[in-house]
Amino acid sequence: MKFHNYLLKQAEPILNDIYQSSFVKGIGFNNLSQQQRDYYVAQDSYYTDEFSHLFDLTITKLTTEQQSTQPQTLDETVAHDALLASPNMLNIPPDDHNLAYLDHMKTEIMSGDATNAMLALLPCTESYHLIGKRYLNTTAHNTYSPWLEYYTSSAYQDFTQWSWQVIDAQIPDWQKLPVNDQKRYLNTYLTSYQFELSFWEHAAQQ
Ligand SMILES: Cc1ncc(CN)c(N)n1
Repeated sequence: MKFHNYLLKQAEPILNDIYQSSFVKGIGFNNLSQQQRDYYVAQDSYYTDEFSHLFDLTITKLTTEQQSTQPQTLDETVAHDALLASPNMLNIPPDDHNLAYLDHMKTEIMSGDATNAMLALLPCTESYHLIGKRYLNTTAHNTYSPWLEYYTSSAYQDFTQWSWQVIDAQIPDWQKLPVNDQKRYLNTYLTSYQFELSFWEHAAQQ
């Protein structure tokens, strides 16, 4: 089993909660209010802007070969547009859970090694791809299909696969990691997953 598969197995309970969270099901089953979409798109527009800076920081920690194989960076505007937010979203400031998530990633990128940095970002990348695969084509005439299509597109899939490959290449023998390193990596990764779940739950509560 590769390192990313082992990690994903540890995240399975949180990922299942994400799949069952009412906003994610709302995307899959075409059932979201305007208020929920405005809130989510406002939060996520802020998040994705900040994420691209965090990704640039992480890239500097990778080898030149890893850097050179990095697929084109993604512009998630298409996914945001698919949720049809109203101009009211412009009045919604970034919420505390969002800022805390970004803060967690920044701390782990700055204070840890390249693997730790990649693991802080991985739940963001992989969970959206997995949500897309899970809910694509579950509902006929789904208004939000373009959102699901974006996160299952070959560009997004390439980006997810590249992240997995980098992590697996960095830690080819994860069973032999010192216990403290294993704990730190797992904690970094699962904390990001908890923040992903919280992001969805806050959007559903609007
Ligand atoms: C909070 C969050 N996590 C992940 C993604 C997908 N890159 C996103 N757009 N927003």
